[in-house]
Amino acid sequence: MRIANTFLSGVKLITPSVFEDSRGYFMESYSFAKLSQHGIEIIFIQDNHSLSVEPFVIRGMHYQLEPFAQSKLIRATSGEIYDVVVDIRQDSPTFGKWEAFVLSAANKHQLFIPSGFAHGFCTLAPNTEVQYKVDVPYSPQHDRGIAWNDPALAIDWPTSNPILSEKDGKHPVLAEAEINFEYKG
Ligand SMILES: Cc1cn([C@H]2C[C@H](O)[C@@H](COP(=O)(O)OP(=O)(O)O[C@H]3O[C@H](C)C(=O)[C@H](O)[C@H]3O)O2)c(=O)[nH]c1=O
Repeated sequence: MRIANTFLSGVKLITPSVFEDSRGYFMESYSFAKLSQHGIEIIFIQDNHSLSVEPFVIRGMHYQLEPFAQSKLIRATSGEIYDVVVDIRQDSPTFGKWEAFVLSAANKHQLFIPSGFAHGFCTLAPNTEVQYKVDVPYSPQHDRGIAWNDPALAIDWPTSNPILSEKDGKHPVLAEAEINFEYKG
């Protein structure tokens, strides 16, 4: 397993060890022990799984307010996504900055996203399935969003005409969003 730091502090790109043979392959898709050797000592308590049938579905940008802020470990198990994180930790030197990663069933890359980030993705293939672990339960009362097309974020999405949920079509821009995350350095 390789774990790499990324431009936004705390976000890690994980490449699992894949053991291929004539039958196919085997990999440990999650290992608390291996992640904790790299300082990711998060106890995940819920697995999420979404299917997006058509490409260019955008789900995001989502986060939960404290004390229900979630860390996430995300991967695509079918198809491919353009995965985006936005730093919303107030006083962070990269507050409002975004970073994108291509995660796919083919590259098997995973992304660890600590709390303090808004998260979203755009599907790039039909029947894309995304599975991710979270360390805090879903709390609708703490669920918040930021507009995918916020001009101040200027996220460079692969499409300008995505398929959106009704909710995702109504989020405020970052400047008007409710956020409460401390930057812990
Ligand atoms: C997130 C969640 C949702 N739900 C229910 C609530 C709705 O009735 C239904 C669909 O929820 P939503 O439209 O918020 O699903 P997504 O648009 O895929 O949201 C997710 O997409 C982005 C990429 C994320 O990172 C978040 O984990 C999450 O917000 O599932 C639950 O029952 N439990 C949950 O943990």
